[in-house]
Amino acid sequence: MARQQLPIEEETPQDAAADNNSVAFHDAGASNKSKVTVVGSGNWGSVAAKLIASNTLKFPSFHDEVRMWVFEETLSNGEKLSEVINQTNENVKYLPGVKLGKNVVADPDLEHAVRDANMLVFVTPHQFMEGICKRLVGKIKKEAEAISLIKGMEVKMEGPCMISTLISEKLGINCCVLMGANIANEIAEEKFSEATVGYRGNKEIADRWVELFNHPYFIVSAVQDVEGVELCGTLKNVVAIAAGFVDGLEMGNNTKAAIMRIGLREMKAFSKLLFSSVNDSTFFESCGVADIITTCLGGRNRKCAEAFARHGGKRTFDELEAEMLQGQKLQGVSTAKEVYEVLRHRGWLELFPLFTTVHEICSGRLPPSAIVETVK
Ligand SMILES: NC(=O)c1ccc[n+]([C@@H]2O[C@H](COP(=O)([O-])OP(=O)(O)OC[C@H]3O[C@@H](n4cnc5c(N)ncnc54)[C@H](O)[C@@H]3O)[C@@H](O)[C@H]2O)c1
Ligand SMILES: O=P(O)(O)OC[C@H](O)CO
Repeated sequence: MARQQLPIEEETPQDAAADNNSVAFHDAGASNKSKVTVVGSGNWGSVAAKLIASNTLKFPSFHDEVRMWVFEETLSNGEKLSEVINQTNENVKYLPGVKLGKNVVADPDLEHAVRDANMLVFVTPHQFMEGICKRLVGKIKKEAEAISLIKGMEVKMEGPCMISTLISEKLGINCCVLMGANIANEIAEEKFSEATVGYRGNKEIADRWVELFNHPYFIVSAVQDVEGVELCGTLKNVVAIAAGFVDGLEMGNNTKAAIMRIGLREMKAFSKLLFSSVNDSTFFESCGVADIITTCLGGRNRKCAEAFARHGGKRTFDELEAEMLQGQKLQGVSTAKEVYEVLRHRGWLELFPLFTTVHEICSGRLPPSAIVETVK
């Protein structure tokens, strides 16, 4: 089907910057097209915007433009990050060296960024989502659909709350999830990987998300198990911390494999205790076993936990995160604490020695070497 596109090749960076808050959609009959906004612009947020932006140009049912909300910051040279992204088409802080696509428009105004969106992609570190949701109440389209790429959870007085549930409940919209073995920098280089969309109810909506994300180098499949997929993505970060301790202690591959296996078993048991609907088969999707493997081999949680163990627990994770990740955020340490709260509250601590021990090491109550002692 013939379609009109934004004249993006002719556009200069200055034009793009000037157009920032008022990009005209040149598409005729644009009203039936879905507008996509990415809420978040960190390492994975930027790669997600790149993936999506290449597909919105390809498929006529989406608006070409992808708006990306940027938590504004001033760079060391005094420039604003959002302005630099719009001038260079690159997130110079969180994804340097990678062009996002000229149809990605960075927008530092959260309310403005989401106002016209039919499809909202949430991808910030999980600790910021409660505040973001509060700011978005009443600011989004009622019929908007959401997807969360966020690996993490909140713990409330009444119990654990997955981020997709937080989004659904606070904003009154449906929310799917996308998780998987997805180290962002590798996907930015267009190296092959897979991902899993978790949905409940309407398969057509899941198919729409698959269409938005799927690429020859990024194969997305959908399963009807939001909780299972999201808990896989969330809990694997705790296992990654354990794997990093093993690396820091130079205990070798067999020990690391054992930790990964025990971790996966605890992930499954914890998920099923929280939600009896969680499917065993979900753990064999990209969001399950594949994410455990990649995150325990090459993720940021693993890397910082290795450094923590090498320093004998004498440097804090906050210090190591700031020093090693230049603004990117770990999710595993806070998730370990959140999981621990749930386990303690429900009297399940002894059922989950690996999860329990990870938090006790992170909080300085046990030495890193306890990671293998307690799971034997
Ligand atoms: N990076 C990856 O390889 C990867 C892959 C898959 C999933 N994820 C998940 O995606 C989520 C987002 O990760 P990421 O890599 O895009 O982020 P990141 O780790 O790069 O975090 C930095 C982002 O946090 C923002 N930020 C800092 N302070 C903030 C505040 N007060 N309020 C709002 N935002 C603030 C920064 O502006 C920046 O955009 C996480 O849950 C992560 O686990 C990450
Ligand atoms: O770098 P990490 O440890 O946050 O992990 C990144 C992704 O979640 C891997 O799928």
